[in-house]
Formats: sequence, C-alpha cells, structure tokens
Amino acid sequence: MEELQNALDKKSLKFSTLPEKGRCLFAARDFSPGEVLLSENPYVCVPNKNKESPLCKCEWCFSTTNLKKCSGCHVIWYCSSKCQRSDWKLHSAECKVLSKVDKQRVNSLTPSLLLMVKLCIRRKLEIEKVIPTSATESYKYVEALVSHMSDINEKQLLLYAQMANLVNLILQCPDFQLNVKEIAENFSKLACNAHTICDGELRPLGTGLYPFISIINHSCLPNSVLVFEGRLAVVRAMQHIPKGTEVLISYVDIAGSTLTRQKALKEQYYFTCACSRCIKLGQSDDIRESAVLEGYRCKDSQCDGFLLRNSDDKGFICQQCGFLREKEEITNITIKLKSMSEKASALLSSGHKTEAIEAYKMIERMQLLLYQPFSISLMRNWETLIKIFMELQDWREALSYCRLTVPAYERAYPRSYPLVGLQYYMCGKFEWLLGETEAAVRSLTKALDILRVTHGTKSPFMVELVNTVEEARAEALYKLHSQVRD
Ligand SMILES: C[S@@+](CC[C@H](N)C(=O)[O-])C[C@H]1O[C@@H](n2cnc3c(N)ncnc32)[C@H](O)[C@@H]1O
Repeated sequence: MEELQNALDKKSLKFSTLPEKGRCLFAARDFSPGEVLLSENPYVCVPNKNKESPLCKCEWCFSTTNLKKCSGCHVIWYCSSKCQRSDWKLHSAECKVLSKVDKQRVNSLTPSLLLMVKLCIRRKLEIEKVIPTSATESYKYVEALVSHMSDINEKQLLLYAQMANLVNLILQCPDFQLNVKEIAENFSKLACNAHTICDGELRPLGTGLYPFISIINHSCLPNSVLVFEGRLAVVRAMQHIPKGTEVLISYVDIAGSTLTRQKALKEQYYFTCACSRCIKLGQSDDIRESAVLEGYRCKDSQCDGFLLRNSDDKGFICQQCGFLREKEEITNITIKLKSMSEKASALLSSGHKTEAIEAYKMIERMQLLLYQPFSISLMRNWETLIKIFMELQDWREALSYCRLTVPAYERAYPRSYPLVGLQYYMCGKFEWLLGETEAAVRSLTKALDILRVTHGTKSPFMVELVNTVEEARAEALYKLHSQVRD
C-alpha cells in the first residue's frame, strides 16, 4: 500500500478507498485537458484473433506485417527480431510450454486462455527472480485486483473452472503453484479489470492487464480517457481536473440511455453506477434523453416530438402533438427490423456486399419510420454501411453516411470525446480522398482539436493527422490563390 502510494506520488495521484467503490485514484494537483495522468506498460497482454480481427499480429507491437512464427513454439508471431527480443524474457518460458501442446489444441487456444497462460508464467518468473519486480510491476498488484467471485453465477463459475483446468493442462507443470481455484479467480479478475488495447482509431488490437490503470473507476461522464500508444496504456485528462477530484474513465459505450448503460455495467462489472448522469435516472431530462436515443418517433413525419409509453400501455404518446402510436404497429416494425438485420448480417458474412448494402439501406428506411433521427440503432446501421463502402473503396457513399453520423455522435457523446473526433477524422479523410479540400480542412481541424487532447500529439497516428491537416491547409490555400489568379 505504501509502495503503491509512493509510486503514485511521483505522478501527483492519490490512492484511496471508498466503501461504495473500493479502490480509487484522485488527482493530487490540478490537471489540464490533454495532460497525461498515468501511463503503464502491460503486466501481460495478447493480440486479438477472432472473426472480426482474423489477422495474425506481432505478439509485442501488434503489427500485422512482416510476420514470422517463433521457430521454437510455432504459435507466436513477431514482426521483427527487435520485438522478439523485447518479449524474450517471458516468451522463452512460454515457448517451452506452448511447444509441448499438441497442434490441434494450440490452434484452438483463445486469446483469454493465452493471456492466462502468460499471467501464470510471469508470476513464476517473478518468484524465480528471472523477471525482477519493481515498485510498479509486481504480481502483488494482480493479487489486489477485484474479482467479484461472490457475484458471478454458477454457469460463469463453471466456465471459469473449465478454462482454469485447460490452463493447468497447458502448463503441465506443478511448479506453477497456482491451483484451479486461483486460476478461475484470475479469469474473473480479467473479466472486470483487463482492457482492450486499441489503435489510434480505437480499433481493437488485443487485450492487456494494466494493474495500476485498473484502479481507476468508471463514470458515464468521465473526466479522463484511456488510449494506447502501441502496448503502452495512457490515461489523459479530457477536461480540467481540479486537485482532489476522482480520476474517472468510461468502461462501456456511454452512448446509450441510463438503463442501457447501467445494465451493461451491472452485467460485466457488478455495480450500479451512481455517476452524475446516472443519478438523474427517472428525472425528466433523463427520460427525454433515453426517448431520443432509444425511443420511437412521432407517426406524423412533420413532428419531431419524442414518444413516451401511454399510461394504459396500449401505445406511445407524442410529447409534442399528443398523437398515439399503437403498440402493435411498433411491435410489427421491430419484428421486421430484427429479421431484416439477421438477413443483412448473413449476406455480409457470406461476402455478398452489394446485396448487404441494399438490405442495410432498407433497414435504414424502416428505422427512419420508427426511431428518432438521433437514435443509436440508426447510427449503428450507418456505421455498418460506412464500413462496407470503405471495403469497396466507395469513398463518396462512405462520406455521405459518415456525414450523417457526425451530428448523431455529437448528440450521443460529450463534446470532447475521442469517438466524436474520430468521426470528424473519418469524414475529413474521405473528403481529402475525394478532393473536397476545404471541407477536409474543416473536418480534420475539428478532429485535431479533439484528438490532440485525448491522444496527445506524439503517436504515429497523431503525427500523421497533423501532417495531413497541414497538407490539406496548404492545398486549400494553393487552390484559393489559383482561383484569385484566374
Ligand atoms: C477496474 S476495477 C476498478 C477499481 C476497483 N474499485 C478496485 O477496488 O480495485 C472495476 C471495479 O470497480 C468497481 N467500480 C468501478 N467504478 C465504479 C463506480 N462508478 N461505482 C461503484 N463501483 C465501481 C466495480 O466493483 C468494478 O467491478
């Protein structure tokens, strides 16, 4: 505890505990927007490999190019000998373990199993003093993480026990000194403490355990943001944080209604959020916000009122014009939308992109009849369309949908939120590709204003963004001069 506070003192942070939250981090001085509060290398991490992210990645830096398999275990990939050397202390032991696992089993190992294998190995190497412990890196900080073992249901417990058995089988060695119960508890710890490692555009790359950053609690209106520079996790102030304020990040997508956010937090993190947004649950502002983000629109296409459930539960009443929308009509459209979404997603996963586009456009038309213009469902459907058009390199169509999402993002997220900046960035990139230089300058400048606070300016992603903005500004100026000359 004293060692932990000493390490945090250097960063002007104060460790504390609150009865309703457990461990917390507080600012021990004022922090300005964009200032780094805390940065940490992963205690252990693994690249993702799943249906959404099928490419193999370098175990150290997550690069997907120039990959070579480790010649010892034939399981782990590296993009360079530099990355392989950096990982060697841990991987030399991991390599021996993985090379003994039969080929079929090794291919079916999920990232979370591999992460747990690494965690057990790192612990053993610390005990053997192969990897030294320090004031900030030690297995004792993993031991201090919350596990919520008493909150998880039997089904989940059984799953963790099965996974723990598998890890034990893979490790095949008694000197790991961890029993199945301890490993199962560690799985539970990973579920509520591990972080998804993302690139600058917040696309997931892997999963990592960062025991210091794991002390930071959640808020649906956070004052800080967690981003990654490669494998390094960096927490930055998104706004001015006065001395004595708790440092808070968001654990879940904060775009949803209070009920949706609270459900997600309860399911994965076992707490009822009482942040400054959540305490408004049931108040008129909160009801209006939920109705706009997840509720239905007025049947009268000219009216932009939001609907609330009628007291007799037969339908929904527009709060502006008093029109009733029958429950049955809404149920029918919702059922149709569900079946259309299933078809569209099947078309997409079978590679029928043109047909999928038509299906998602049909969904959009139906959503426009049912939901508010700033609805989250509509926003997600536009995001899918942008993704498909990007894959087809149809920048014009991608831009038109991207422009629709920007106001929806601005409505759903706080103003300086990274996702808002990234949506402007995406628009700017499409405009730049399409030669719409002035529009690109406007969008990229907005992106830069937000992202220089959340992402800093030093990462390769931000350096590239700064360069693109400068290039776009120079080209816009050149075009302006040419027009004046002509
Ligand atoms: C990553 S840990 C955060 C640190 C944690 N407080 C601790 O004692 O180690 C996540 C857990 O912290 C608690 N937590 C985080 N944010 C909270 C909040 N806003 N209100 C109540 N509990 C919270 C929940 O138990 C959650 O599962």
